[in-house]
Order: sequence, then C-alpha cells, then structure tokens
Amino acid sequence: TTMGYSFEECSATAEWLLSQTKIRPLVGIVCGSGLGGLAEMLKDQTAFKYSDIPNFPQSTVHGHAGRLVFGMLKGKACVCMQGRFHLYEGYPIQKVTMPMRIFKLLGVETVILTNAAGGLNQDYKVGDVMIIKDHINMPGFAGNNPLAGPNDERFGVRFPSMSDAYDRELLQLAQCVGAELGFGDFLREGVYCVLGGPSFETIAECRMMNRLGADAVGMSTVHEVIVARHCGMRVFALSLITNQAVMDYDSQEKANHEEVLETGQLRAEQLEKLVTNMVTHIEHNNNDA
Ligand SMILES: Nc1nc2ncn(CCNC(CO)CO)c2c(=O)[nH]1
Repeated sequence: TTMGYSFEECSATAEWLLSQTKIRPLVGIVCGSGLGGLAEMLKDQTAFKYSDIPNFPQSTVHGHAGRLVFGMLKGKACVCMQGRFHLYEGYPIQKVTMPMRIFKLLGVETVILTNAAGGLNQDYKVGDVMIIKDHINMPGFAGNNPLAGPNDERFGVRFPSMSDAYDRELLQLAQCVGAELGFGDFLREGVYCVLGGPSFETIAECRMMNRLGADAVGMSTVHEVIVARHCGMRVFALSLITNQAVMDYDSQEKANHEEVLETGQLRAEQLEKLVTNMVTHIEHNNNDA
C-alpha cells in the first residue's frame, strides 16, 4: 500500500538485518528520550545506524541516537531501538510504527517500550517509574490510528482488541522484580495518555486528561503498542516521570525537554536493572501468537 510500509517492504528490511547478524532476537526494547543507555546493557552487540538500514526512518530528536542494536541480555537475544520516532517529527503514523513490524518479522515475541512522560497524577514525583497498565489514544480519537487504511492479514486482523494490550503477566513480573530490587517507593502503575505534540499540553488539557483518568502524558508509545499487538507480540511498557505536568494557573513551572533528558540520567541505572531482570524471566512463548 502507498500508505506506509507494505509487508514486502518490511520483509525486505527484516531479511537484510537477518543477513547482517547471527542474533535472532526474542525480545525487542524501545528506548525513550534520554533512555538510550539501555542499549548499552546488551553484550556482543551488532549495531546499525538507522541511516544504514534500507527503508528505515531517521531519528531527528535530541536524546534519540538513531541506532538499532542487536545483542545478548542475560543470555537472551534482544534487539533495541536507541531512538524512536514520533508523530511530532512529521512522520506519517505508519512510519512511526514500522519498526514494530520489523521486530515481528525478525522473530521478536515480546516488546518492552520505555518513554519519558509528564506526571498528571498528583501523587507522582519526578523520577517515579510508572508501569503502563493501559492507554488513552487521543490521536486515535481523531482517526490518526496506525492501522487505518488497508489491512494486511499477514500482520493481523482488521479489528484487533486493545482491552488486553498490556500483558498482565508482564505487569505482575515488573511489580515483583521492582519490589525485589527495592524500587517500591518510586514504582507506580497507571494509565498513559498520548498526545501528538510537539507543543507540551496546556493547563486545561492536563486537568482534562487527569479528570479522564490519565496518570501520565507523553507523545509516543501508544502507536507502537497498537501495531505490536496487531501482529501478536506481547507488550510491556513503562514511563519515567520526568516532570510534574502543570495543573494550576498560578504555577511558575514550565515543561521543557532538557529536564526530560536530565531525569533520564537520574533513573537510567535503575531502569536498566528493572528491564534486565525482567528479560531474564521472559521465556520463548510457545502458544502461536
Ligand atoms: N508535561 C510533559 N512532560 C513530559 N515529559 C516527557 N514527555 C514526553 C514528550 N517528550 C518529548 C519532549 O521532551 C520528546 O519526545 C512529556 C510530555 O509530553 N508532557
């Protein structure tokens, strides 16, 4: 289809990658703003600059390196996106989510997505880690959905369910691993609301989202989750809360990207421990997806 990336185009990219590395990843990891260091966890790395991968989009955001890193994490073969794509870069939504279809065609069965997000829940503090238990897809309300347009059954069904988008077992696993690591006092679980960006949200928008049940707000992840679930991969996602969204009109606070990247450094090491320990528990899932 002219819309985004056809099954054939995605297959060609995946075949190219599979011809360049012996690693056959079971787990895919997407690194959010300032969290690119997660890719350095991988041992025996084979890395490709996005610009060297046929048909792959290019990263344009500070804090997003633009490399696809294959490697081993505690003996598990993984592939990690160091830098992801966003609607606000001007990419069509199918381009933003194409890497999920590449992951699928590489043989990935479980995707772990990370992002930086603003805290809407008033109990949240900067530096908290929110395990995403569900999402609100604002761009989707307006029809900007990565699955819009002709459906290719080779990826998945026309009308996929999303009530089971965030894998319950992986949610529980994250809570257990987090507790074992002593992360209990900054580990949360909540609803992530995506906006298109690049402008940060207004105060009225923050109050609305909070009233609607959103605990954190960001500009990514949901589109990838929808495509990953469409083609049958299990999904786990978390948000690093990099600032408190501004909720009242007499506040002097202003969201800014620098603060987002700084907080990434603060928590990066603990996030790496959480993700690494989770990966050790992720098994090859035999049930056909
Ligand atoms: N209030 C607020 N705080 C945030 N921290 C990170 N993000 C996610 C967006 N990240 C962008 C800009 O930093 C880069 O992808 C947000 C957001 O959308 N809103």
